[in-house]
This record gives sequence, C-alpha cells and structure tokens, in this order.
Amino acid sequence: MPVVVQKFGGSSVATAERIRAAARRAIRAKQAGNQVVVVVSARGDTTDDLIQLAHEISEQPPAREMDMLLATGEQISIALMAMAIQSMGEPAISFTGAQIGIRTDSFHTKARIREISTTRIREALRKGEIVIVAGFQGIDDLNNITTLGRGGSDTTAVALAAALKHDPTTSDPTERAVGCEIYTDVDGVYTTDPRLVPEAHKIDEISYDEMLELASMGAGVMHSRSIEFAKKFDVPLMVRSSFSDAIGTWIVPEAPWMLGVSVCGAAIAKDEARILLDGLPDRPGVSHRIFSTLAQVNIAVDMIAQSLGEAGKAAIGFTVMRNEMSLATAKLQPLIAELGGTIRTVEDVSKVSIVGTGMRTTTGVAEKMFAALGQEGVNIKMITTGDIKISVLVDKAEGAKALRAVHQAFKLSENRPGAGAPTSENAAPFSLSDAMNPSSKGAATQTTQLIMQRLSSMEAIVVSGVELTVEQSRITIHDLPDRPGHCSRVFEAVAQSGAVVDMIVQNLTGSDRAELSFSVPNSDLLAALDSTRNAVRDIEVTARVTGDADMAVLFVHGVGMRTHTGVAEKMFGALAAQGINIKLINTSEVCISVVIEQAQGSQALAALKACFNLA
Ligand SMILES: Nc1ncnc2c1ncn2[C@@H]1O[C@H](COP(=O)(O)OP(=O)(O)O)[C@@H](O)[C@H]1O
Ligand SMILES: N[C@@H](CC(=O)OP(=O)(O)O)C(=O)O
Repeated sequence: MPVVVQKFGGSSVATAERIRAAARRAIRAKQAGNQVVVVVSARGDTTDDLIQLAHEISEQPPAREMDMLLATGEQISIALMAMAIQSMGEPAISFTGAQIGIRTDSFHTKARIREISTTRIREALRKGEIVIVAGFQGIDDLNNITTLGRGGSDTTAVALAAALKHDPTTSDPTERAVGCEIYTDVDGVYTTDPRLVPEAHKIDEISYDEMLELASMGAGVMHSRSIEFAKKFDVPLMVRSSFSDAIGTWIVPEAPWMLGVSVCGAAIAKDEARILLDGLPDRPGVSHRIFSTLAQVNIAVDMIAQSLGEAGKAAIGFTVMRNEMSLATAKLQPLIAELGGTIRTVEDVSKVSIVGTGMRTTTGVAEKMFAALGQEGVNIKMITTGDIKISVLVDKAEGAKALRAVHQAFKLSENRPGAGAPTSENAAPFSLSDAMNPSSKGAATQTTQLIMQRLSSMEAIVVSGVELTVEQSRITIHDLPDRPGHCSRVFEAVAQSGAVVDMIVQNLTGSDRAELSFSVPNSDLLAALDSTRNAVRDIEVTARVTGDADMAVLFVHGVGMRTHTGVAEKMFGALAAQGINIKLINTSEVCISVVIEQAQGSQALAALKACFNLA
C-alpha cells in the first residue's frame, strides 16, 4: 500500500477542534487506500513559550536541557493526535523521535539527522495503524534528546518520507510509493509572505532550488533543510492549507519552463546582523581561518563579501543571524587580534532577496531590483548574488518597504507561468499519485545507488559539482558614497553598454563608503569599464574605478551549501593550501562562488575536485 506522510504545523494543531480536523484528514487519506504517517509540531506558540520559560529560569540555558524542554511540545501534540484519531474509531499510535529511531548528531538545538530506522514505523503501518511521529526531535549516540532547530518538523516529515521511499527493508514497490504533504495555515507557498505583502500571489509549482533559496532567505513557510532532503532523495512535496481542500504548491525538480521565469518570489530575513572584519592581511588562508572558527561553533554565515585588498589589507563582511552575533564576535576576537584587524558590527539589518531560475539566463534583473529600491529611497548596505538569487542588506526599519518595492517591480502579484497561469508542461495539475508514481512527472532524477549512499548519512552535505569559468573580468568601484540609488545608476549604465553582469558583491568599508565589485566576460570589459567610469564620475569624482581582466570564477554547486557551515571552510581551506588568494566570494544555499586569478584556475579546480571527491 502507498504511504502518505502528512505534516501538521503548530498552527494546525493549536486547538482541540483543529487537532480533530487534522485527525479527520489523516483518516480520509487512510480510507483512500494509503498507509498514513502523521508528523506534528508543538501546538501554537508552545515552543516560543517554552523558550521564554527557560530564560526566566536561566540567562543562558544549557543546550542539552533546552532540548529536553523543547521536545516536550511535540510530545503533547502526538499524544493528543493519537487520542483524536482513536476516538474516531481508527487505530493510531504515537512515537517520539527517539522511539522511532531518528538518530542525529549531538549539536543540541540544531542537530542534524544521521539516519532513520523504518522498522517500527513499518510494523505499525502493516498492522493498519496510523503512525504519529513527533517532529523536530531526535536522539544522539549517547541517547540524549536533540532538536533540529526552529521549524524542524518539516525536516522530520520529509526525512521520514525519504527514508520510507528508499527503504532497503522492503521489496514491495507499493510500500515505496511515498507522497508528502505539508499542512499549514496558508494554502501554499506565496510569491512572498502574505502577512507582509497582502497582494502576494500563490505559486502552483516551484523548483527545489528556488524553494531552498527562498526558505533559507527567510520564507518561513518551509524549513530549508526539509527541501534539502526532498531534493537529495527525490521526494516531491506539496504545501497546502489544513483549513481547505484547495490544491497547494508543488515543490518539484526543475522543469524547462522555469527558465522563462526570472523572478518567482521574494523573501525577507528580518533579524540579521552584519559583521565587518577590516584591516586583514590580504593573503591566502585568512578567510579559511575566519570561517573555520565560525564553523566550529556551527554558526551559518551568509552574504559573505570580501573587499579587494589594497595596500596589502583586505576586509571581509558577512551576515549572521542576530541572535548568533555575540557568539560569533566572541569566537572571532582572538583571531582578529592576532591578524591585526578590527571587528565592527551592525545590528538591526534585514536581508531582502529575490529568487528565480530564469535569472540564470536573463540579464538586467539586478539592475531592476536596485532601481526599485533606489526609487523608494532604500539604501543598500551590502549585495551578494547567486546563480538564482540576489540579496541585499538594508536597515531593518526599511525592510518591509524594500520587500514591497521589489515585489511590485517584478509584478509578482500578477498571473505568470507557475503562478496562476498554466504552462504547457504543467497544464494537467500534478497530483499526489503522480508524486507517488516513480514513472510520472515526479520521476527520480538520481540513481538508486547514489541515493542509497546518501541514506547512510542522511543530512550530510552533498556537493554535486565544481565548475570553472575563465576569461572573466572584475570591475571594482572604490569609495562609492553610501547613498540610495547609486547601485542602480551604475548597473543601468553597464546594462546600456551591453555588458552581461554576473557576480555582484557590495561591501561597506570605511564610514559612509561602499566598495562595489562585479564580474563581466573579458570581451565586455572595456565597454563596461567605460560606462562605469562615466556613471561614477556623475555620482562622485573621488570614487575610483579599477578593472582586472583574466580572472576566473569557480562555482561549487550542491545542496545546503550555506547551512552546512563546513562547506565554505573546506573550500577556502583547499584553496589556501594551494596558496590561492580569493578576490571575491559569493554564497547561496545551492552554490558558493569565488573569483580568483585565471592563471590559478585549473590548479584551483583540481584542488576543489579532490577536496569534494568529485571525478
Ligand atoms: N513565501 C511565503 N508563502 C507562504 N507563507 C509564507 C511565506 N513566507 C512566510 N510565510 C509565512 O509562513 C507562515 C506558515 O509557516 P508557520 O507559521 O511556520 O506554519 P506552521 O505552524 O504550519 O509550520 C504563513 O502563515 C506565512 O505568514
Ligand atoms: N515546534 C518547533 C518545530 C516546528 O517545526 O514548528 P512549526 O511546524 O509550527 O513551524 C518550532 O516552533 O520551531
């Protein structure tokens, strides 16, 4: 019998009536001929309340005890859900993460799943019981209770679906037909958070990579790590409303029509902090030491922007979540003192991002975003770009305005393919049975062997490829006054020159001054330099423009590149060991890219392939 995994978030189990409604849904899925696994979160604001309670008792609650406390929220929900289903006459059994065999590492409060045993779930399912599993929790090798980080129940649900779909303990193909539904308080993934921008539009289909970027850039509707599982293990999933039967949003492998949509959504991460390390020696290995220091304490770093070294000195700016800023600076202090640099921090910043597969092939997207922000008088503090995303850092007070401005500029509230307008490929709506049928649209994109390898360490990083692009040039504007509208003027001029801009990095350096770098193909360098100089002359005569031909860009593609703190560290370590200096860095959830000297390109490529075991 096929298996449906249904996840009900905190809002969907907040009251007795909602628990009963969720129970009825699970029973309906069973009556339709499926085996049913239900994953539940803590009710309503329980997790927030528990965190507050802990802080009333202790200023810095120990992480192990915090997990012991937080895991109780989900335990309440599973028991109530089992009671609700049983009271409706269906057999059901509840399990904590530990009871079901969800093994994690020992990073309390942000543990990662290592493996999931399917034995107990299968036994119960075969007996005809609806299996209810506590989301967000697991158990480490020493049998300590762990939690997976905020929003982690999505991850439990998709990881369970993945484990059941590729279950080595069953040879029955119907038992490996697994679908996953995420029930929440919105009827799907929207072009942006509908609570912040009411005209946001529901998306019908979105790719794993787009959803990964959106989720990691602040779209709280899904936990980004759950999409990592979905992508790695070919689990198509649907986000839908627990209050209606409307078709929700399918999160699926990338389809060709998606290349026609340059921006599919926008997101905001409100509580960010910026750390600027200034006056660092400009030599190989410095970034590696910085990021390995942060990786040791599992702090995910975002928006890394390394400014060009001048007079032997370089600056590196990056963002972290605001609640991790003090830990990050405390850990970095001794290293930066040893390197002779300084640390500056800025709190109260928000990150606004746009995401879309079509960005890969469409030019002018960045320019349009910067123009929209400039028109609203929003100052951009930092910029980084990825393969399919562009992020800017702005003052927290301007975050919501900035989000609305970009949402409007890209007309995201209007119908488009994948959101309100069917494409030729998706004209027939994707269905749960499609998702559960391996020969349909949800077809496997990866070999069974690869997937089985991944199952042995489920949440380990997957680096799928390293790529080198040569004949690139870098243009840098030094000492650009830090005021609204400047970036858009520069990129408008560059676009008029016909140059194709790829990577963009902007970093605030001295007070009130920004350094803006971007890459163009060598063949566009002269035209782009000319138009940049003209634009900059109009803005500020003291700003300087420099250009460097014959650079190379190295891309490392994978899943969870940003949230797995060790990837950047490993990459920078491998380059440092070869004595290769990094000129610019860009990070995203699906790709990390660096600009280096072209002469060192093939050496760097070989070093990265060796370090990530790629052929
Ligand atoms: N792009 C988006 N699409 C839909 N909802 C979003 C988006 N970004 C943020 N959200 C917010 O996510 C909320 C659902 O997530 P969450 O509150 O964690 O639900 P649950 O408790 O079901 O896990 C929505 O109510 C919405 O405000
Ligand atoms: N209860 C946890 C885990 C979770 O995933 O919750 P929800 O599904 O309500 O976002 C939290 O609040 O973080």
